[in-house]
Amino acid sequence: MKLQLALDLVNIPEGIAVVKEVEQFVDVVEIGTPVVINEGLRAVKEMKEAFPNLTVLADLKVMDAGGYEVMVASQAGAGIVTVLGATDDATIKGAVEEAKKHGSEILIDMINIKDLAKRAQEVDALGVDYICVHTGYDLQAAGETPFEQLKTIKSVVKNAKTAVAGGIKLETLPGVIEAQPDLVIVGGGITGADDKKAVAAEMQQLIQKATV
Ligand SMILES: O=C([C@H](O)CO)[C@H](O)[C@H](O)COP(=O)(O)O
Repeated sequence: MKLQLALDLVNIPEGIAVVKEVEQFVDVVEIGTPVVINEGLRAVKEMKEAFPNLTVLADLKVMDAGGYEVMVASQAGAGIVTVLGATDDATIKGAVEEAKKHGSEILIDMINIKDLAKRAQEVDALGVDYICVHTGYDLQAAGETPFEQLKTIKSVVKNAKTAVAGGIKLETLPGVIEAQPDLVIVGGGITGADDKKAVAAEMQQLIQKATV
């Protein structure tokens, strides 16, 4: 099980400063969608240059032109690129094919998918690397969580690794870990903490305990 730090509400220097604090406790650094909107793929490139040993995920939430968008993100240094599960299979297939050429991986974000079990099985058959349940900011604000959805995909996904995102905090992490996802994605639960290093360290420790 790996820990991904999601950077959403920062610029590039702020993001690099946060990662410097917690780098020994995280496996993947996500350049969040808002950062890509503000800074472009330069953010992916600069993060990878600053931390060559960390995997950088570009949260592009690709909806079309899968091959092209995965190509440019991979060239910028992304080891993982996100594609929306809500898009058509052709886009996902193009993304998977292009990622293979670059040695990068595709994470399918299942945000706002209504028939989660059915779509998870469909995208699992397309050779994607990760299937991720995700409660976005707007539904988090309405009190929703991704925890039940994680159990759903764990019961149907046979090939891909599973991931979970959406408002995970230190207090809720043990419950998430119980469901044994392959990747736990945490944004505000670390970036919003007064002592980011201590929280990331404790999260990594909980994950290590559950992984061994
Ligand atoms: O993907 C995300 C969101 O849609 C903004 O781009 C976040 O990175 C993801 O939700 C993790 O962040 P937290 O919910 O703050 O843990």
